[in-house]
Amino acid sequence: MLSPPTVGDGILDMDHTSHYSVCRLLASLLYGLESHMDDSEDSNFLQDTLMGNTLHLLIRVYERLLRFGAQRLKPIQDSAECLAGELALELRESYASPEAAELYYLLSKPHLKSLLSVHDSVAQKNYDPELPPLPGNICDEEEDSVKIVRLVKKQEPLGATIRRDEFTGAIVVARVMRGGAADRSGLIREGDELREVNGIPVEDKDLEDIIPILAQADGAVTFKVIPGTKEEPAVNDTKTFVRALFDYDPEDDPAIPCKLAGLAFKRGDVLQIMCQEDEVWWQARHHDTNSQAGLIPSRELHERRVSHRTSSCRFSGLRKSFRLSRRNSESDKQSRWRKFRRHRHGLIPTYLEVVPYQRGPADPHRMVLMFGPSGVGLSELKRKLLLSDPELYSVTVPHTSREQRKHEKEGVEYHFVSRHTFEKDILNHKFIEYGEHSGNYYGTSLESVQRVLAEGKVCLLDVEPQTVEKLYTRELKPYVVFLKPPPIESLRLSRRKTKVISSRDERTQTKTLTEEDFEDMIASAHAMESQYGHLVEEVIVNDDLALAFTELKNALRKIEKEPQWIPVAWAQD
Ligand SMILES: Nc1ncnc2c1ncn2[C@@H]1O[C@H](COP(=O)(O)OP(=O)(O)OP(=O)(O)O)[C@@H](O)[C@H]1O
Repeated sequence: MLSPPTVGDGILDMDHTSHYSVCRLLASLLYGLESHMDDSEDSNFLQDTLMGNTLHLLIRVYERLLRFGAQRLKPIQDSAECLAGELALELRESYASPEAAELYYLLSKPHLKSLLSVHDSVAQKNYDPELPPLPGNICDEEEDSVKIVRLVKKQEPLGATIRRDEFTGAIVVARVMRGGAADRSGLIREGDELREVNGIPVEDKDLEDIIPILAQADGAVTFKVIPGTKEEPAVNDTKTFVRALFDYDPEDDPAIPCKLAGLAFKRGDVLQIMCQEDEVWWQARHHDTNSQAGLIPSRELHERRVSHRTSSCRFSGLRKSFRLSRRNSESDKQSRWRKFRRHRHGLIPTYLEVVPYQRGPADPHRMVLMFGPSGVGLSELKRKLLLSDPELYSVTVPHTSREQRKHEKEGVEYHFVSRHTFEKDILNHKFIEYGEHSGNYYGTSLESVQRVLAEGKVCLLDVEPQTVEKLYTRELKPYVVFLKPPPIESLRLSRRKTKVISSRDERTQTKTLTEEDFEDMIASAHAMESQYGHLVEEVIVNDDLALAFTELKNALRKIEKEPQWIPVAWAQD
């Protein structure tokens, strides 16, 4: 049973009838909800929330604001800054008392001066920037369709690109950047012919000479333009977000219409696409900024560029072991070579449309897919994660067709199946990955991943990079981590005491890593990153093991707590 509500000590003021009514409403709400609560903890929480000081103070503040709004207060005078200045002058001349000296000191403070200046602007309702008077000679008689545009820009680009019309030779506005000064003014349009900037004629100038004039003009800038005839396209304020799947720097792009208008980005950055009217140059900005849009190559342009580049580069130094069996096999190596090369000719990574996603408490965890060159430390990091939180992390149990050994239990080390069953399962596409070693099959089934997810755990799986594409599904929503070796000097240093298992002729031995292993690892990482880097959300360099582990753990903690950008296709029902 709830005790009769007592509203926040001393907060309830019976003079304010509206506050009193709100309190009564909250009290009756509290009583009404009582029958639905079994737990005294819940009812205490509700009582504290609805009857506590915080909510009631907020209601009081809100009411005060409403009252002031209704009173329509008027400023007593609108030149407080000037008055304070005059007073300060008088005080400076006669320091009559310590109080006068203190007042002088207060009035001289820049914060107070700025406050009074803002007060005066509000009092005078003087919000618009002041434009200088129009120059008298600005309109020639024959140019009756001339448009004089004056806008104020503050240390920012104009937000428009220009080009020379190939037929008339005129300088015309090629595009207006979304959110820029020109766009916000609404006065400069695509197709307008530019005649003068701040009284400087531009018709006979080269484009390269006009661009700095536009960039440097600051404050109130006057443009003389002949309005274009192009129809104004309907403004389509897009809210499309994409993840960039390649690096771009306008400084290195000789084809961009204006380097200053370009937007640099790195693979993995999330961009908001602001305009796709131009088939070649889109407008976009980084999703977490409010800046004006910049030019980026359209999907089509980037695809065209990449497909024109020679595709003669070859991969080298592919991993030596199959993850499950950690065995050396020359034929495995050869077939992986072929697979890698086949996969190179897939789709060209450009932009991936993404949406924000926050896992609900009842949803399965995103699976964590890791890849990297053989020997880089995937098993080690997986082992550390499992040890750090066995309640949260888990791994799959692989299948094998080999004989069960005495100490092994079905479903613990492996699922033991006959060779015939394994082959049937291969035909039924049961395996995410499988391989053969010493006459036995080893494989990871999709079902084993689903089992881990159904237990409410994060499934950790390290795979061949080409398998990532197969698992890039709405159901699994993989978070892809690429584990990378450090530069070769650090690799030599950090792995000088490392021993790896090497199994030849069915004998398990340990060996130290050789110079060839290091070179292999680095070359392989390079090839993997250039081909599969676009699928990766987190790159971790495994130099110091403890640091790499902390980095990985923090990244995984973040995906549990913070919203993530996931492909739009994963979010659709
Ligand atoms: N940062 C590191 N510094 C030193 N040794 C490391 C580091 N990371 C991993 N190792 C060691 O390197 C060896 C290989 O690591 P691990 O077995 O985890 O590689 P892997 O990526 O799983 O390779 P494979 O797929 O070939 O088994 C292990 O002995 C491991 O302890």
